[in-house]
Amino acid sequence: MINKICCIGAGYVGGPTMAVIAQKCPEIQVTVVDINETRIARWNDEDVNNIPIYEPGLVDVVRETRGRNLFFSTEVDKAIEEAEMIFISVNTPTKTYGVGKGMAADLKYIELCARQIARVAKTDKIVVEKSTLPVRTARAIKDILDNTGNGVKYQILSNPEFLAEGTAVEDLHAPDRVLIGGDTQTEEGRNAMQALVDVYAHWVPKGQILTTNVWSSELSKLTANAFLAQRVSSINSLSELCEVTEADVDEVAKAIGMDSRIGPKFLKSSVGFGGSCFQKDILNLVYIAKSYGLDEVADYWEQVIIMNDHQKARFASKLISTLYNTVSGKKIAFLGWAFKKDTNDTRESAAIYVADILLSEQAKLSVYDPKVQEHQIYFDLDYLATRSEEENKNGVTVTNDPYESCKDAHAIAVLTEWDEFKDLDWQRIYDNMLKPAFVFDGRRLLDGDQLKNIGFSYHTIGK
Ligand SMILES: NC(=O)C1=CN([C@@H]2O[C@H](COP(=O)(O)OP(=O)(O)OC[C@H]3O[C@@H](n4cnc5c(N)ncnc54)[C@H](O)[C@@H]3O)[C@@H](O)[C@H]2O)C=CC1
Ligand SMILES: O=C(O)[C@H]1O[C@H](OP(=O)(O)OP(=O)(O)OC[C@H]2O[C@@H](n3ccc(=O)[nH]c3=O)[C@H](O)[C@@H]2O)[C@H](O)[C@@H](O)[C@@H]1O
Repeated sequence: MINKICCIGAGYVGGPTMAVIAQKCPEIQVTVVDINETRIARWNDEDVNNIPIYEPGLVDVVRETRGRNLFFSTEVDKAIEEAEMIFISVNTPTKTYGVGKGMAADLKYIELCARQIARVAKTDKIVVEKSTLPVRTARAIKDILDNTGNGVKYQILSNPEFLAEGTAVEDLHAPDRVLIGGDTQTEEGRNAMQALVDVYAHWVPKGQILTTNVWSSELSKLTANAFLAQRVSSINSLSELCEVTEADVDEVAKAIGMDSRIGPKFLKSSVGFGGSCFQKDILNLVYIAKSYGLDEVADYWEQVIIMNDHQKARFASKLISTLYNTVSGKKIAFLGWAFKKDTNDTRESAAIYVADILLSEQAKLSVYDPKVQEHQIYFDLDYLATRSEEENKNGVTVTNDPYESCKDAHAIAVLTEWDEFKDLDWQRIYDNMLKPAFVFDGRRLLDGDQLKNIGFSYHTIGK
């Protein structure tokens, strides 16, 4: 029986996941710790609406559990010491230096956690990999714990998270499956797995809790993301073919999706997938395959990224060529900056890359996103280091009013599929734009016929 859980990392995964565990297991005390003091302060903000992550339904779960059996703290050592089960949910970004730069996962934060656990723990612990990790990372974690620890016993489990942002709470409440990998060969290993099964069994039907060996579990997470991203790149590759053949990519997607072997989900053509994980995890898979000398496997999966980069670039190129081959000095309105709707997360958002190309062509951008804050938009552009911070400031304005954003614009680019964009007063927008008024719908979100009737020159993906 687990009484106390600690989770290291209070981010998009650690926060919501632990909030739901606390909600469903009221007898377990759950403490989420992070070194980022600002983030923890926001999780503890008196006004629950100020928690650092926007996810539909999350505020309600936090309101119910915070202070009851869910706690947020910067006291990492204390939480580690007290807990019987420790989740590691820290970031595992793509390496930006040294061997594997631009491809391999940077495991320095994971290693720091392992070393901290080893230093602090005085009683046996179950350590759960919640972060997405390269296959065989559990071996490294175990080595560190066993060789630098205080002689206490550790069991390492892999329990990858499959939630998607924007639907995190829904996904956590009713997951398709929960995957738990562990040492199936020993009794201690099986007991540890059972302890985690018992946590999830509070609300997840037993048949949906899958136990495997630890390597299968680690690899399944990378594989799931690779398969999902591959579907998006596959349909996006065909969107380009649709544009030159008068086929309609949504009609093609519907036609193939009705085949039960293919299925209808994840076939929405777009300006390209974003998010913190698809690209990072595929690059990681490619790197792992290469490191085992499996070049054909690596090349196969790398193509998913190549196609995604192409989709973002060609969206920008089409906008430029349609605007008579120049956007220099022209105001372009961006509707949306987040990588998908219902999240304030902008990591790897297609909007950033499209903006970067247009700024290099001297466009003047005016961005509106209902949940993304101004400083984040400048941060994302500055992070690319294509131009100076001052140049980004000069090239981009951020507004909190979509009508203001579109006023006097030559063109509008829809980069995120926020529902509210469908309900804007498009006649009013049209009246206040320069003519011809162009709309480039990177999400196939808007009613193209309605916009054309108003007078817009409407362009979308895959049609
Ligand atoms: N964002 C998502 O939707 C999903 C992410 N994942 C995986 O989950 C992991 C975490 O992702 P996110 O939550 O998005 O990252 P995040 O960047 O939002 O959160 C990670 C947190 O860990 C903290 N941290 C780093 N090192 C620490 C240390 N030594 N001690 C205490 N805190 C530390 C950071 O300050 C940060 O707040 C990644 O491996 C990611 O691939 C998996 C499924 C979904
Ligand atoms: O490991 C992770 O981080 C998570 O990555 C994705 O979740 P997420 O990135 O939050 O969001 P998705 O809904 O998968 O969307 C990813 C990107 O693909 C795009 N997308 C998705 C589906 C589609 O049909 N078309 C499309 O362009 C979205 O707009 C978005 O930019 C997976 O769906 C989760 O299962 C996984 O846990």
